[in-house]
Amino acid sequence: MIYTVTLNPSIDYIVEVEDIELGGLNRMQRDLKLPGGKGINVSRVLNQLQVGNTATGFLGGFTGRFIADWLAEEQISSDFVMIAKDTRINIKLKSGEETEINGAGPEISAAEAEALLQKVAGVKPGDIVILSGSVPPSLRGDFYSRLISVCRQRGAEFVIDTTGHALNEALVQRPLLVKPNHHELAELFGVNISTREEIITYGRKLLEAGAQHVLVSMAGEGALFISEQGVWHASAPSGTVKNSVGAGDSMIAGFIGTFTLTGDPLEAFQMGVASGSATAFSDDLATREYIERLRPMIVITQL
Ligand SMILES: Nc1ncnc2c1ncn2[C@@H]1O[C@H](COP(=O)(O)OP(=O)(O)O)[C@@H](O)[C@H]1O
Ligand SMILES: O=P(O)(O)OC[C@H]1O[C@](O)(COP(=O)(O)O)[C@@H](O)[C@@H]1O
Repeated sequence: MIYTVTLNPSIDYIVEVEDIELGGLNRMQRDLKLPGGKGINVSRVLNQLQVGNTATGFLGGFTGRFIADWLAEEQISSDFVMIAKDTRINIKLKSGEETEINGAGPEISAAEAEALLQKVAGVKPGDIVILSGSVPPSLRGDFYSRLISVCRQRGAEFVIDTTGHALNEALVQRPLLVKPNHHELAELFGVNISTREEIITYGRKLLEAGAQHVLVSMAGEGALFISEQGVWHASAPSGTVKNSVGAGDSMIAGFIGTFTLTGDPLEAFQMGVASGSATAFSDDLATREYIERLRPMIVITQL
């Protein structure tokens, strides 16, 4: 079974304003409310790919109910800890370019945190737990570490998509996959990265630190896949970007969904890039049909 864990879900409120005027009254041309949070996005794309999975994490209040209802409507299995406070709302402002304003996240009580650890302790050998996104500030800094230790003790694999210290700490526990984008990779090592060679150098460091597979996404420039077997580049197809929110999460879903079915990392890589791009070219997340249409356009080259 695949589980996704979203510690900090969100309603993604996507707002389009032509030529925003800061300090003035602006009117929206279009707006859209979508369930968000990285693990929830992964679950929704896995579901499109007909890969069974259960979404867990924390949900609360009217915003939490919106997300729970949406997942139920899409027939995605979910098993969240219901919390007292409201799940956050993240604003994705489109006015020429995309500006994101993400909430910090609600307070999680010690009992609520404990309840999630208990749920995750139910995983079994062979399960894959995908841990994605930010950690609400009220949770202890080592919360991901604790979840990962529980997964490892139970014989489950894990994937982690987060940044900074939590990602660094996770590497020694041998994640099946990590997927920073090239900006996050540079930030992680406190360097400026401007060439593909530099991305490969720092991507390899993640492998040396313990990751089993490394994907570095580069938006319209495609992605790099780095494993013990070598380094590959995948092109991204060209198209009109409608909403790149969730492109990285879609890539993780495409990769893991295919890898668990076929065990072939390059096929998984191709599917990951197709899923990311299909999301970037859609208002909501990618559909299976769109992913399948883009898949043959992704050219993979060994470097
Ligand atoms: N402008 C784009 N054109 C084509 N594909 C894109 C574009 N933006 C994102 N993608 C696809 O989605 C993947 C992940 O996007 P990226 O923006 O790098 O991740 P994240 O959302 O984590 O920042 C890319 O590797 C690519 O396949
Ligand atoms: O937990 P964080 O880091 O605040 O990110 C949450 C945001 O990331 C998203 O999951 C999108 O992530 P990606 O664009 O990296 O795939 C949004 O749905 C959500 O608003």
